[in-house]
Amino acid sequence: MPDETLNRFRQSIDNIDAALIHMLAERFKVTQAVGAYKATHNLPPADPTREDAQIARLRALAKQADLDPEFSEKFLRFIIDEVIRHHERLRDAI
Ligand SMILES: O=C(O)C(=O)C[C@]1(C(=O)O)C=C[C@@H](O)C=C1
Repeated sequence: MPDETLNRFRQSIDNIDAALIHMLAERFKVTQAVGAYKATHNLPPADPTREDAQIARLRALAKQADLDPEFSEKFLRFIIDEVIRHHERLRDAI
């Protein structure tokens, strides 16, 4: 038997998941350009000072939005670690 309420929730979840994928795709497009820039200008793949600032900012935003700051930090850490791997690959390809 179709559950209309559950279906409506799930449609909304599907829209949000699609938005997340599109936002991540845009973010990785920009970070690929950053990685190419860093590789050609001899800049290190990782910038821990910048990361600390990003994490502090995101934790504050998460608190305001009633989202778990620990989860937010882990999520950003996961993305940044992948970006750094991409940067290293670009650097090593030169
Ligand atoms: O801002 C940079 O320098 C980047 O390379 C981007 C980025 C990020 O994904 O936000 C990734 C690696 C750095 O350690 C810091 C930030």
